[in-house]
Amino acid sequence: MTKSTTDRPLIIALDYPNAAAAWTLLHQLDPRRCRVKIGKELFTREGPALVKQVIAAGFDVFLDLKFHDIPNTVAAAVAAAADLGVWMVNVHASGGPRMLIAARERLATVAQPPLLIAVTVLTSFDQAELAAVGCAGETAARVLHLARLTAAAGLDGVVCSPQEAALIRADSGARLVLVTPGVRPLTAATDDQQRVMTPAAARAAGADYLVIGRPITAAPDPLAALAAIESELN
Ligand SMILES: O=c1ccn([C@@H]2O[C@H](COP(=O)(O)O)[C@@H](O)[C@H]2O)c(=O)[nH]1
Repeated sequence: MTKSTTDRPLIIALDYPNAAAAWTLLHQLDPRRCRVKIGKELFTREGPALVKQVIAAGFDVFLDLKFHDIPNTVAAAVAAAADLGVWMVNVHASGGPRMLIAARERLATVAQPPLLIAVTVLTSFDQAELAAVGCAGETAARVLHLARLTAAAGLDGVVCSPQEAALIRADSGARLVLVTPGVRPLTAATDDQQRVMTPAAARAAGADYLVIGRPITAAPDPLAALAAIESELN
């Protein structure tokens, strides 16, 4: 387990409807070149068994379940994720300081704690949607506030848009690992993502890890799409 920002910055989002579809891609991936993310759809279909199998196949797994609940519940949930052997797990920063600290403290009691990161503002949000849920002010300011909250609670990093990566880096230096979805090669559709950047721009802005799903998984040739992203980054 490492916080290194230099190797394998790509985290491929396995947003597939079932294990068979995920394995079709996984069998073609090299765990020495990328990491993978299992999120709500695949986990809800296939459960912990698939997570363990993917780890057994050699992949670092980011379990992206974005826990957001009372402190006791979230602390128990991240401990359960650690028991699976995942590399990274996440919570929502808006769960508040007591929830964040409870999660961090619980992971401090396990033998092999995963990286614990917190979602700031979902990359599907634009300014209007943020206002619609009652958050006044600029999106970037809200992201920075939640990143500071996360750092103060002692977590390892945050999920943010690459558009906020430089801002958080300038504020917190190397203190936080920056994990950025909302990454789109120039030719890719933005889908439901609002705050996007290209892979190269995201890395240049200071992102440590780029979470990329549909530009690879929905491409006619996923491996060619992955190779193009890798060459953009090299
Ligand atoms: O703010 C967030 C937090 C998580 N995600 C997740 O990342 C991937 C992105 O997939 P794409 O297909 O590349 O859009 C997806 O699994 C989300 O659940 C996010 O997009 N934004």
